[in-house]
Amino acid sequence: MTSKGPEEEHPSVTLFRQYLRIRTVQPKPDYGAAVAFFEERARQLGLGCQKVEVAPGYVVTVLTWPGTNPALSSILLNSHTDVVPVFKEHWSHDPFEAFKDSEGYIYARGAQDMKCVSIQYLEAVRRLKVEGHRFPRTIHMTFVPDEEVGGHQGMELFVQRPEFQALRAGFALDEGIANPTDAFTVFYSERSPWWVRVTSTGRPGHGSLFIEDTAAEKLHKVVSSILAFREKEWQRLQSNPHLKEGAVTSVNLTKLEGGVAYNVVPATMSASFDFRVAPDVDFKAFEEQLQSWCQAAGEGVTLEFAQKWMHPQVTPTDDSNPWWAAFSRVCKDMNLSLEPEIMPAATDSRFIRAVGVPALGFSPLNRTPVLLHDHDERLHEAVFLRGVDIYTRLLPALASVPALPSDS
Ligand SMILES: CSCC[C@H](NC=O)C(=O)O
Ligand SMILES: [Zn+2]
Ligand SMILES: [Zn+2]
Repeated sequence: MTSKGPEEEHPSVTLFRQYLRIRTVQPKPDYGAAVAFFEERARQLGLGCQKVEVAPGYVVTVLTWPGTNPALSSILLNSHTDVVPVFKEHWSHDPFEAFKDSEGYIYARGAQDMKCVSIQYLEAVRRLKVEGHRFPRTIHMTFVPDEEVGGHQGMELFVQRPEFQALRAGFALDEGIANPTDAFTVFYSERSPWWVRVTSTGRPGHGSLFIEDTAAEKLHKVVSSILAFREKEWQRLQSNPHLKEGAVTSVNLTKLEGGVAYNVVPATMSASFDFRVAPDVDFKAFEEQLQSWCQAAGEGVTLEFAQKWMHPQVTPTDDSNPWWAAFSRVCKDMNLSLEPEIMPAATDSRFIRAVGVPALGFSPLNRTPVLLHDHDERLHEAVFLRGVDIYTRLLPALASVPALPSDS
């Protein structure tokens, strides 16, 4: 499928641009408009539509294409509907206008993360339905809120609900990240977010004096220990070409708080860190390491967690996993080269895997610079359309995986 001129835009691209114009932008997303959009898609495509309000104002919309064999587990195609905020002044075009330039690039917040994927799922299903296909396994598309702020009012609650159990998901696809090369990245696991605040307390006093045991000097020691660890992980990544970003633990110092005046030594100061812990790390030992850095800094240094994911899961990427076998076979048949990796960030896949459903993070976007959360996020319409082609091949294969022991 090729891209067309503005006078005859492909209808899938037009639909994509319509969805991009819905302002589901954090921190106040217009979820109502998104839900209405998907209800209308369900109506047009003749799909089942279920709305599950997981928290007040937080609706998961589920569109369902029933399979021919209800005894089999289903395929879950997940996408989040919210997008991250923009710095409008840094954009070449209004990020909520879905402007398309003369070359075919569509500029919009969510163009890569991940409104493209939602529409690619829908358009692949539409094409397959129009062609008269039916598959043994049911296909559910879930459109979920809240991912960009952690998923706590979205997928984290949804996977605990009876409505999720009733979907009987056997395998899930969720978002990935674009790849600037010819290859496609596919994520089989994720690093675990640990958001840690270290609070240091010490002796206060006049800013002109050499006060001992201050909050600042002890906090400085912890910051140094953690940044030294950061450097070590960075070097480990740099020195081994086989390691990808998601395979090492990252940390950034993201907040410093404390102090009231230039000449008052504060009794309390704190530093906040965004750790992303690699799935092969011994979590207990790692937490002890964090505690020991605090203890080594002196009395009155404590840590608390604002986020602490403890259930990393790995979806096997070998033929022992029939879902992987089906997925990778289609890619091979289409001559797509895959780069399996661990997701550096956190997505809703972690909640899906944690309840025992294998999941792959895949956004079919190659030859595309990684612009998620960035200024001028954009996607070429031809890449978008190629993604529809890819799902049009993937869905029949996944929805036709023969009965598995786990299905019964
Ligand atoms: C840890 S909850 C935040 C989830 C967020 N996801 C996408 O960017 C992330 O920072 O990875
Ligand atoms: Zn995303
Ligand atoms: Zn995101």
